[in-house]
Amino acid sequence: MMNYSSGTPHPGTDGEGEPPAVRARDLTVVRGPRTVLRGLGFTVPRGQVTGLLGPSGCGKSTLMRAVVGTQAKVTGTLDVLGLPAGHPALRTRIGYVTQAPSVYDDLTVRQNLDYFAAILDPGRAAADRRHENVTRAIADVDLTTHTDALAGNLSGGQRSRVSLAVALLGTPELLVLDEPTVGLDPVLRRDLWQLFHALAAERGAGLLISSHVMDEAERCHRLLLMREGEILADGTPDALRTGTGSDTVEAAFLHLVDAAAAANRTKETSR
Ligand SMILES: Nc1ncnc2c1ncn2[C@@H]1O[C@H](COP(=O)(O)OP(=O)(O)OP(=O)(O)O)[C@@H](O)[C@H]1O
Repeated sequence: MMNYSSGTPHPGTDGEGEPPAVRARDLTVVRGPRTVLRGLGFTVPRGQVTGLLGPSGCGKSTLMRAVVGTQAKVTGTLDVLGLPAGHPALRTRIGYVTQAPSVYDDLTVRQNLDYFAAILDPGRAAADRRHENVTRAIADVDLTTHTDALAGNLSGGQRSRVSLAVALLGTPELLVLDEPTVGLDPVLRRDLWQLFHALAAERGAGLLISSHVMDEAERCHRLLLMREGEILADGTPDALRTGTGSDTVEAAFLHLVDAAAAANRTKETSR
């Protein structure tokens, strides 16, 4: 994607310090015969948890793939930490966890982490730093008691947490997590949300977390509500509830869906 040329100012800063974690303008993605994302504009701030919510198939994973630079046929402007999405310098600054945990079953938890740490931060001189980072990442996801367990012998939720630990290795400035709490029990879900908030508050990371479970929306600082490749609303849970006169984010979402459908009907009948 061509976002800017050398000679233009550093993108996305507005001239007042650090650029946001993500800034999208007119972001469009085509997959096969379908336009899956249609002209989206949004910002993901640093130091906050932004929830990406919407029904299955609305385009959440596609949006995340575009942000981390693995999606083809992306047009518009998409800046990540002030650089065009997919820029090689972003590789060590973004942590990305897909819905399918990517871990080696025949390695232990620590060996998995050691392997990815060696790719991120190679060389003998970095061995102590790698060891520290691996130990911290394992503790972050509460797997210290399973450090020497084979990944193949872990439960589904534990394997997802190994993937999350890999994403935390480089102390990323932006974490992109695709449905990280699916299949986890309520205690683990609560603990992971506490970790997400700590990463935002203490390390200043921006987190973009997708979910189709509306009660998780209440745990986010900001929400992007999506439907059929478009963003229906962008704001704090409070603002969304107040703006739609709803008691919950779920009711706000349904209100916005009905309003969008009514607006479409009006457009069609006036043609
Ligand atoms: N390779 C592909 N070719 C064509 N269309 C695709 C392809 N992959 C996904 N799509 C379509 O793109 C749309 C968005 O898919 P995406 O996976 O981004 O949705 P999602 O909101 O993440 O869904 P879920 O919550 O179920 O994971 C869907 O309608 C899907 O059918």
